[in-house]
Amino acid sequence: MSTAGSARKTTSFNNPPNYSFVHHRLRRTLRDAKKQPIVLVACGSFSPVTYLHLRMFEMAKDFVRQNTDFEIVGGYLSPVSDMYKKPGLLNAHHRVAMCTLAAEQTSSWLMIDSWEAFQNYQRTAVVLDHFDYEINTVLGGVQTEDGEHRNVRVMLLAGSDLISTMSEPGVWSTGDLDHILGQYGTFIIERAGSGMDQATDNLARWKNNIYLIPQLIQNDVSSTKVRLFLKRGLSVRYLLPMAVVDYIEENGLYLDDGPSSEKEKGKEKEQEAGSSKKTVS
Ligand SMILES: Nc1ncnc2c1ncn2[C@@H]1O[C@H](COP(=O)(O)OP(=O)(O)OP(=O)(O)O)[C@@H](O)[C@H]1O
Ligand SMILES: O=C(O)c1ccc[n+]([C@@H]2O[C@H](COP(=O)([O-])O)[C@@H](O)[C@H]2O)c1
Repeated sequence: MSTAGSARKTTSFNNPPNYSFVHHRLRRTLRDAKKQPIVLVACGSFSPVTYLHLRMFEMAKDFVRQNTDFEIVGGYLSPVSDMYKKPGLLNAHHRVAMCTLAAEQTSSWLMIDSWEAFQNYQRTAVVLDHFDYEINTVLGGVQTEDGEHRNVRVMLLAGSDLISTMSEPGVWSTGDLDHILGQYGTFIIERAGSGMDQATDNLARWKNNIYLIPQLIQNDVSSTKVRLFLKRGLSVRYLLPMAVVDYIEENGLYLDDGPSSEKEKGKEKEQEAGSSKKTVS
């Protein structure tokens, strides 16, 4: 894989206090030596984590098995730092706890990495470098059944809304895009209201490293809608894992997520308009 033109890989990392890289579910032996081992990393707010976030990994798993020569050896959710300051972003301590409950109780292969959550904001390119470092440099990658060493390729898993921000001026640096899409690559899950073509039109130069995954069963649950429901005292059961619903109730979360910014108010109004339109039609 060519790295020409890519921003240089970050090789030294500041870890948050008491941090250790979780890898108890990372499969260290490749089942098929002809395949390239990959790890999926989903970056985002996860405020709170929903079944859709978890299903993104299952959709990618099916896609990888049916359409590629990759073999998934692990999957990680990486909740963003509080310093990202997105409206509705609950304290990282709660977001990591909810993601951990969700992964441990509903999946046999997903893990949570709290490296970016518990420190200053880290760009996604640096987060992927951190995974590459922990998995390949510190742990030494994986092995085939015959004991041959293989490096694991880290790949970003994201919804089409996130990828479409990569074409918006001023959001991502060109060097970072080249680093993320040129060196690592990405799986993009179709998201209602955010077209795949629109998401990838300007990313054509990296098209060999971009895998588009249609949602065969459309699910447009969003954390924003969940927060809105909780604020109004509506049930969110069956939208999120039960353990996460219990955690939210026990800790009284999202009852009032503070004064909404104008942007968040706009987003809430859009979501409300969407749901009332659906009710009357
Ligand atoms: N319904 C969805 N379909 C496809 N991808 C999704 C969907 N919801 C979230 N994602 C993806 O999940 C990742 C994490 O997203 P994030 O935590 O921002 O969730 P969100 O539900 O969009 O949150 P919010 O509503 O607070 O903006 C992103 O890559 C995002 O594109
Ligand atoms: O690295 C960047 O330049 C960059 C620019 C925009 C967004 N991101 C990441 O994309 C994720 C967006 O999450 P969200 O909740 O805003 O959809 C979050 O993990 C951010 O760190 C990263």
